[in-house]
Amino acid sequence: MQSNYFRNKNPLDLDHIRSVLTRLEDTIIFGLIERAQFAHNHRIYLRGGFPELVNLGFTGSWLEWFLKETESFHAKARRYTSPDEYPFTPPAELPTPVLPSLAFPRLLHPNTVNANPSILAFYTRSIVPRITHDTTLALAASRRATGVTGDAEAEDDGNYGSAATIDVEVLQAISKRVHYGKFVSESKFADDPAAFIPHIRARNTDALAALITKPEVEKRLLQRLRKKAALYAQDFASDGEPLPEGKGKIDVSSVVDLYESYIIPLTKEVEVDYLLQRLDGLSEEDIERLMEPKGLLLSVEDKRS
Ligand SMILES: O=C(O)C(=O)C[C@]1(C(=O)O)C=C[C@@H](O)C=C1
Repeated sequence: MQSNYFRNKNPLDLDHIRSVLTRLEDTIIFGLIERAQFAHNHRIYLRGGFPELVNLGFTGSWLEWFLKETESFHAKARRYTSPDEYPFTPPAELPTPVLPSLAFPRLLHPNTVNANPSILAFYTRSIVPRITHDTTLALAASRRATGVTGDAEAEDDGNYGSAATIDVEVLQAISKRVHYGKFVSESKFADDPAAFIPHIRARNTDALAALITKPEVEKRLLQRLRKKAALYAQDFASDGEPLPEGKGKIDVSSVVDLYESYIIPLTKEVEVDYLLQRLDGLSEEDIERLMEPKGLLLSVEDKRS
């Protein structure tokens, strides 16, 4: 559950951080493939969708209930003491860990950036309906062929537990990926603080966004993602031969769109929001020292650790 990320010799090395982002692509694609085999089950995302939960005193959605129960257990195992793990449930509602926290190196500047509400909103409103859409179409088509109409079952197959279990896993992976933006941002800032500081002070979010944006990296990521998604979505015959026909386990363009329209933009938002808080609590003297040529930076960073 807790990552090996911090065991690296230099956890703020940008190539190393990007290798973590690349590995998370696999987790996210496989999670989406798993989720796509079930129907949309819209009911699990509605507040009050299950009177049974209301009877238990829980007023959120079925998915929020799954998040809270799962995260409560994981919190006891100190999952959320790790700097790259963010619960969807408000921390005040989670139990304290049964073990003391591990001693993580302090890599990030203290900050309050948390993108989980946005992740939950786009995942439930835009991603789930889209990746389960094909199932709906396929079932509707087969019904048309057999003369049976209506797509109620395609939209709701009753697999509420299975669907929500996978949703929790996908959400946690997307959350980790998006919040890694903080480490990316810290790495870029530490590399050249003087380039960032004037824009942070001027609250110039456009200039900060321009500094952290790497179009070539994004282009390669989307190319790689398309190839990976196509490969993982491939159906195979019983003898292991790839099946040329069929639409595969997931619609590849929805996976690419998820990254292009949501995951990358939100990661960049986290990067910029983190930078906006990067100088909070520092004295003028600290900031001046950060502006000095790089060799001198270490003394300020040493003071923080
Ligand atoms: O790799 C980086 O430099 C990042 O900032 C991460 C990321 C991404 O989300 O994948 C975001 C912005 C950059 O334009 C490129 C990629």
